[in-house]
Amino acid sequence: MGKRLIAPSLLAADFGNLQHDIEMVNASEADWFHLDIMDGVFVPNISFGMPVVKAIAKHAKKTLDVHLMIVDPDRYIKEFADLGADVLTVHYETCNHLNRTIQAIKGEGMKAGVAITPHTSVHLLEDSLEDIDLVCVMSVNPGFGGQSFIENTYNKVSALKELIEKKNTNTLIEIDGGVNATNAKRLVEAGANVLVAGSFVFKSENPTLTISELKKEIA
Ligand SMILES: O=C(CO)[C@H](O)[C@H](O)COP(=O)(O)O
Ligand SMILES: [Fe+2]
Repeated sequence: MGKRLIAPSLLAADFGNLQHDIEMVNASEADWFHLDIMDGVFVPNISFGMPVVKAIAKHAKKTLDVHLMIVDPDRYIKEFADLGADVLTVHYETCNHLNRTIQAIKGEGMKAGVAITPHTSVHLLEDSLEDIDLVCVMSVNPGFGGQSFIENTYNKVSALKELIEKKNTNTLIEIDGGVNATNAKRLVEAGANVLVAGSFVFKSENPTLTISELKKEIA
């Protein structure tokens, strides 16, 4: 069995009390922090930028998984490395020269992730898989938390898992959007390794327990 991790997305956290929510994740069974950076151009929403990432990094004690939903991400690779990102994920749809971007991320000492929106085929990554540490399969249209999970994601995960096995790479599969206790198990059974969960965790009555519940689902 491959890695099975939970990455709460702080997009759904209480921004007026961010330190409280970060400490909750630190003390929980969660594995990573997922940070969503949106520019209002690639996606129709603006989330938060460098000063907030810096403040999060100061308190977060787990892997920082940064999901860039911004055009021309090459401009900010070094800055995110300096801020403490461990995994830096760019969107396939925003890169003119994907391989160059991946090399630049690794050159800054980070793991390189590539995200694909629901309409982008996993097969487009076939020739780059050996260079990619993580593929983030978006299971909602990027831009907002709290949307419903797109069912076709299971097919995409299975197809991607097959490609990874064929190429024999160590690429992790991450699922982002609408993850909850109902779809988590089926996702890891299809081959997913990292499940991002925003609303399901932070809008629940007891986020710590909800994280434990998700961990149990994927154990
Ligand atoms: O990248 C994202 C949106 O573009 C978020 O990470 C994702 O939506 C998680 O939030 P939720 O679990 O509420 O769907
Ligand atoms: Fe995300």
